[in-house]
Amino acid sequence: MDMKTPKIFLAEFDWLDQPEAREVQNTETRTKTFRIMNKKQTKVNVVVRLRPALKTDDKSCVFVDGKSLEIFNHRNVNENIKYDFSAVYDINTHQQTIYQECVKPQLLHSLNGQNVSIFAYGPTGAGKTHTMLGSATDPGVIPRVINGIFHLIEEQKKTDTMEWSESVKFSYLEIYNEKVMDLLDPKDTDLPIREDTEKNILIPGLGEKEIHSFDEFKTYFGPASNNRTVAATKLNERSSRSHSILLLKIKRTQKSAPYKTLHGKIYLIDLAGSEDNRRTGNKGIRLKESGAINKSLFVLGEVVDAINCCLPRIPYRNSKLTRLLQDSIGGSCHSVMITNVAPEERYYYDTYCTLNFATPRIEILANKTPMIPEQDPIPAKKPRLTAKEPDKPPQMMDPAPFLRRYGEQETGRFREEPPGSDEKMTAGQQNPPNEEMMTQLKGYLEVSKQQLQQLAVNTPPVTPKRKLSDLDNDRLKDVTNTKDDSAVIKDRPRKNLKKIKSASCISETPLYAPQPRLFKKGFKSTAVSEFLEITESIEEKTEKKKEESANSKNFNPELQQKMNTEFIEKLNISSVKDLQTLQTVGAKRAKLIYEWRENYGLFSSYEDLKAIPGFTDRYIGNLLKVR
Ligand SMILES: Nc1ncnc2c1ncn2[C@@H]1O[C@H](COP(=O)(O)OP(=O)(O)OP(=O)(O)O)[C@@H](O)[C@H]1O
Repeated sequence: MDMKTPKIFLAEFDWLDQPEAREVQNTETRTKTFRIMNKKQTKVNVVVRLRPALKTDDKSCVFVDGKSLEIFNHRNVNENIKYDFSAVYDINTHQQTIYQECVKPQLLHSLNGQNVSIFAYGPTGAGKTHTMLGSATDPGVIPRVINGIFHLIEEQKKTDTMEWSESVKFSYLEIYNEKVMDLLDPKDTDLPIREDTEKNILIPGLGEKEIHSFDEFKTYFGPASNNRTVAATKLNERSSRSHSILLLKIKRTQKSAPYKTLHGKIYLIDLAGSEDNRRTGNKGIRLKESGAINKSLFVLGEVVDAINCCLPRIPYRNSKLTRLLQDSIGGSCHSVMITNVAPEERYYYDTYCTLNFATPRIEILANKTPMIPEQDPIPAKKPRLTAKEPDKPPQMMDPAPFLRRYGEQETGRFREEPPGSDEKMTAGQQNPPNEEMMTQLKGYLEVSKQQLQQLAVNTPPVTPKRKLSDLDNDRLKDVTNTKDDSAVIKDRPRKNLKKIKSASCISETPLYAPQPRLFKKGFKSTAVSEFLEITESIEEKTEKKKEESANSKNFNPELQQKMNTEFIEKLNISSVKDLQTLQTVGAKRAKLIYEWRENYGLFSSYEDLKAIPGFTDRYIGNLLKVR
């Protein structure tokens, strides 16, 4: 029997006597919080926390740079994948910082009758429990929130003109194998989830305890934690196999007329670890558990994605976890997802999948210091395609988006089918093309690619490609070239944001799916144009490359780069009329360039032009030649 009991530390707490625990919310924070509250629709705030390596000699494959995080691209060793988040917390981040910056600003909402959810997501062993629960000497979110709520209530009393009476109750439950189990009052029953007429989610029969202090909380929480379902996997000795959910209900009633009552809820969730069963060695019951875990996490990803993309339909009902959270995530609720990742090279694959899950804001950059692992971090997997693939050359460019989009399924981002497959499919979930078609295409593309590679030896260096799937941002971004040619992102408010946002709401993909580029109505995706492109004859491509190769003998990279930059700047500032003065650019193309720029931000390099439908390599080559 490999079931284990988590170590309960709350009885040993002494940090409450420290000044940081007594700190109360200052006026500045309160003003900020109230400002946030005024927003009608709130998105899920996704942040990342990188835990320190567990052994000092473990090599890291993750670099933190401000609000971004970089890992190498396993498809091309010369590239890094850069992920943008609203905040990234590196290995030195203290628990207090996570609480102060991510959690504490949300607490006031619950006192004002709004619902809040804070959840830790990540693969097994990446630090979710550390973040949510922590240790006796380094307490995490849960103890800090309980303590913080009582401080906040006291603080409110000092400033409120109206007198209030408060009650704080908590429940503790877990979702294990899609069953809702009470941890405070354990019974062997799967509790039902219901919705009342005011759309509040209820769990009839769920135990709850009223608490008046942190000490009182400890007396109930300690024994309840012992009931949590944990088991050992190969990856983490003490791995949580269930989603553990702590629910705090805060009720405030005015003591005099008009006797207003406010009900606020805070969900604090330590999600079960997302797992790759090929690496965990899970079998039998563990495999079944893992299936349930991954499925509910998949749905959570869909829900977060639907909220952040303002989709009209949010698939809350597709899992117990999201159904339970229905009144506390999305709408006017305030949610923070703390994505935990591990830095070690051996966790590269988990880190890669987790980051892809957590954000659609991805960039591909040329790396200055390659972060190449000693061994292939991607676990061996059974090829889905029947065709015999030729060995990939070590520095092969990324496959065409058309293939990449469906090929992702092999690397695990589509490992689990979403429940409720009868649901309307979103952009990233279309059925893959049939295998025969894929086989032919892939073989064809490989042959073309190899031929092109041989001819492309002398071609000029390619400016790193930028992915433009970050349109769900409140602010869009400018991409400008720096001296070293790496892309730098600057925030820039956009005047036509509303229009763009609605476009992104329609076409953005769920978090768990590969992200196709977004296009305004009427645009064809680049995937389609690149698909059409590869159907050009090999001879045609060969001729073109020969031509380029010959040109490159007289090639001056610096001059070329300068000219390209100037040309791109011209494209970025010109009106439709001015664009038409460029050779080969007619009214239609000028409009396409202008509209694309307005919708997706400035061009950072001529590579970006490829995203415009109809702008093939050949056309862009001509455009640059005749400029
Ligand atoms: N920020 C951190 N600083 C120091 N140690 C950490 C940090 N994050 C995690 N750890 C340590 O890493 C190990 C794994 O962390 P933890 O148990 O929290 O992972 P987990 O994601 O909850 O895993 P599981 O999904 O299996 O429950 C623990 O020994 C924990 O103490």
